[in-house]
Amino acid sequence: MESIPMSPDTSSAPGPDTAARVDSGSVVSGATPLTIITGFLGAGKTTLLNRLLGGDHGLRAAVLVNDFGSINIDADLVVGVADDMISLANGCVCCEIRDDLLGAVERLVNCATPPEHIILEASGVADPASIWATFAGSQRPDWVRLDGVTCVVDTEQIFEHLDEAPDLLMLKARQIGFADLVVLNKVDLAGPATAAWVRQWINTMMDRVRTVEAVRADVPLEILLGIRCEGREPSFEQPHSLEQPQPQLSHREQFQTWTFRTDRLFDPRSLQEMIRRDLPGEVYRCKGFVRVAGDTPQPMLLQSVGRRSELVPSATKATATHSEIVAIGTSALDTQRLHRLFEHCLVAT
Ligand SMILES: Nc1nc2c(ncn2[C@@H]2O[C@H](COP(=O)(O)OP(=O)(O)OP(=O)(O)O)[C@@H](O)[C@H]2O)c(=O)[nH]1
Repeated sequence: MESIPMSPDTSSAPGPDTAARVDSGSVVSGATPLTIITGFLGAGKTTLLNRLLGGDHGLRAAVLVNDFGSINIDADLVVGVADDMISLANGCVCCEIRDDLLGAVERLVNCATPPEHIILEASGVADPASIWATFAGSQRPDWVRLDGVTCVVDTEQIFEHLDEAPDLLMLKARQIGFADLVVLNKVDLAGPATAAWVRQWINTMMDRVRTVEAVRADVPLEILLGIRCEGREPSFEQPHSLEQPQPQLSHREQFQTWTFRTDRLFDPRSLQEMIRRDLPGEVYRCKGFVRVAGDTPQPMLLQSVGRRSELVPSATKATATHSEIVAIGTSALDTQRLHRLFEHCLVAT
């Protein structure tokens, strides 16, 4: 595994002549534009997707949502496209369920009223180059053309978890390196100085990556859609160090998901306190719908990224008979400990 500099030391910056061009194939007229949203777990991809879908662009967009876990929580978080959304769960679209991805796109482009644009929210562990290779290597590459790849970065937590999993930085760098646009998200949490540092780190590592800072993925739609509609050659520029395909490790071997289900009610305070204080560093992300004790009959949406968590009334789920939380982390998750930690946050019956 090649190392990636963690400081913006410009002496290691690749020059323009080291940038490799990876051709995505020629533009085929009539092909449906595809926008890929990539970025690590919890960076803000669904937040960006919802902004895109709620935007005033007039496009009839279909959405493909891929969650790594066995339950596609994201599909419940996407607003307003019930009939035009396909949920791809239980595997990562870049390696494990590539055929499902192709099948889903085939159904979309061949349906009675095909979408004008397809947006794919990749799983947080996906390598976008491998996703695009699926289309480029398929029998029917003319179904879709790549409109753009946007990578959402959690600016505050980009360097988290590197002690437990140093390879994560390579994955994040590959996601950034393949993107046409990098959204440096969560600047409200990171602060301007960290944002400037991360931007400089990216510029040091990669040439000509466009970055934009954002809070809650609030970026102008014009810079997200139609990136390749201007007759520009579709090509990707990546630093030499990222040019090689990922080692053929399935994400199942690198990352693990674990699900907690219960009919009992959570104590909301204990749950958030446990995540802040006790959740092991091997857990990158938790999300799910939970039923809590108290006056809130509606299910609550739990989201945690590292030690930060949000617990808010669900905007999309009116009822739930039980709580369901998915955790994603390293392949060394201590699931018994996790079970004990979450169980400890339930109210006594
Ligand atoms: N404070 C703050 N929170 C944010 C921002 N953007 C997103 N969030 C929160 O971060 C959490 C994760 O956001 P998502 O949009 O679900 O992230 P994601 O990349 O889709 O997550 P995965 O699909 O699990 O990889 C949620 O609780 C969001 O409300 C931001 O700019 N600032």
